[in-house]
Amino acid sequence: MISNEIQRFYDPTFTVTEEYKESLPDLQNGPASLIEGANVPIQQVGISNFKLPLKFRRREGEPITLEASVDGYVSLEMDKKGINMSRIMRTFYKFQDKVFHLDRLEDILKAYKEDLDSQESFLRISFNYPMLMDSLRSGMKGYQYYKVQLEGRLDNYNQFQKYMHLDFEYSSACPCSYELSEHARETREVAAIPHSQRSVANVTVALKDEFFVEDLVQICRNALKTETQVMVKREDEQAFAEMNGAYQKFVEDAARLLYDELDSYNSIRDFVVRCVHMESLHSHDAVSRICKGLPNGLR
Ligand SMILES: Nc1nc2c(ncn2[C@@H]2O[C@H](COP(=O)(O)OP(=O)(O)OP(=O)(O)O)[C@@H](O)[C@H]2O)c(=O)[nH]1
Repeated sequence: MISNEIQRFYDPTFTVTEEYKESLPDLQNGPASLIEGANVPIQQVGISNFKLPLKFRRREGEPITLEASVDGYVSLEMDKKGINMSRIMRTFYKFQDKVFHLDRLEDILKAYKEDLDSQESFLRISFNYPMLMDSLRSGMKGYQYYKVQLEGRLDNYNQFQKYMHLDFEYSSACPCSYELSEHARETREVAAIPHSQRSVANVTVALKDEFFVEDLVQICRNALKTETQVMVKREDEQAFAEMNGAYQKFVEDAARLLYDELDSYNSIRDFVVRCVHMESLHSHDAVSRICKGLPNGLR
């Protein structure tokens, strides 16, 4: 019986029986008449940024456990009010003890489609991946952390697409500014320092074969050469200055260098790259965006 007097009281001993659970309102599984707005399908609905520790596969050695942030979504058909939202997280937790890599996402995406009775599913796992990096000349080492995302999609034909995103930080020394500085020194004996800046390449690759974070890092290093350093003594700083002298680049050069390198890898089906040079010359950024852009690919 419902009393008219509602009490402000939390009972820590209250236990839920099956019968009580059955009596709970279940709005998200209610009739289409409960839908607000247009009764149309929703492409993605789910949870963003739930966190847990996950074991990630490395190219060499034991897997590494890292804090991961997960976005999980499914599609929702018309006539359905909502999804069983907690299943996005509960289904993911069934895989929490597995070692994570891109192909593992396909298993979870299939489980999403089954557990949430959906046509399509989508997953993105974000984490910071540490790699030991050698100093240029001093023989020291330090941890470089890379912002990485593994992404998977399963469409209504069960076709699995997998992607990796990496933010790669590098230094860009302006070739024009270098020539202008040399000109000042040679013609007027005036000291001048060309501008250079910390820059970032946001790289997304669509993959067809096995692929590791280490592979994408290596591709970026091969293309751009001037990755920002971790442990730096004077001999390393001088080496870095020489390296930037050898590998000067406009933002256009950075994009094309990455294109060349990414295009030479068989396991990469398609890619898109956005380079941002946070100019010390300007108060604004210089930006380039380049893609292989296959039909139905990344653009
Ligand atoms: N669909 C949906 N659910 C939401 C939202 N915000 C909060 N929720 C709540 O998420 C809770 C958990 O959802 P469910 O997975 O359906 O929980 P459940 O019905 O006990 O779980 P099942 O045993 O899987 O059926 C529900 O109480 C919802 O009300 C929202 O925006 N959409």
